[in-house]
Amino acid sequence: MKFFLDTANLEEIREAVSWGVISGVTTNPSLYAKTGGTLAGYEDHMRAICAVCDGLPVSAESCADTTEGMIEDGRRFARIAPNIVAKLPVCTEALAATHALAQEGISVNMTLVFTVPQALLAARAGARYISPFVGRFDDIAEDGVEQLSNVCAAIHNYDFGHEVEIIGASIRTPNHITQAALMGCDIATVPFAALKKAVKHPLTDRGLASFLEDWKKVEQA
Ligand SMILES: O=C[C@H](O)COP(=O)(O)O
Repeated sequence: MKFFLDTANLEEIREAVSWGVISGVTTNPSLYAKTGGTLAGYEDHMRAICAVCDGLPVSAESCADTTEGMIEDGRRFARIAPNIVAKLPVCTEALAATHALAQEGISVNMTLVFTVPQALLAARAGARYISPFVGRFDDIAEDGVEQLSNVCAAIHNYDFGHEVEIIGASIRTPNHITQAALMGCDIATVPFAALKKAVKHPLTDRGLASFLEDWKKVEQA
């Protein structure tokens, strides 16, 4: 399973990329708003992310509500950098936009996917990536991991005539990462804080502390 970083924060992206574990970045309007960025500065910000990511796929989300608007955003985003991916919310307008953009060679990440039919339709329309959300199911007391597993099973059953990868999104915990990997999800997009949590384990900390303590004895001997 590959890791994408789910953030628009350049410092977080620079740090995670330096760890050598990141295969892409996903952003959304909420994540961009958190950076304090402006509408006018959006394209420059995405250009900076693409530069840090040096060819890795970077998702930029359209806020258009018509097919034409989404196609126009997809084309505009594609001019920012060759590694940009147009992120579109699953709906009929976006299916049509995905179909058109895919024919132009522009990759689409279809987002806000919660069901198997939505995922199948996204793949049929030509989406390169499909993003089923996990944590938001958990938020409403449903099992997000089970829903992601259903999408993975259904999508991996078929050949859509183009490459399709499932991005487990709305990933919040190390257990979400574990479950996504065990079910064979292609990618998990993980916020920086959750990625840092995933590196840690109390037994690792305890083991390291005891190794360092014992090393002092070696130095003193
Ligand atoms: O845009 C996709 C994000 O992965 C959503 O994550 P969230 O549910 O934690 O906001």
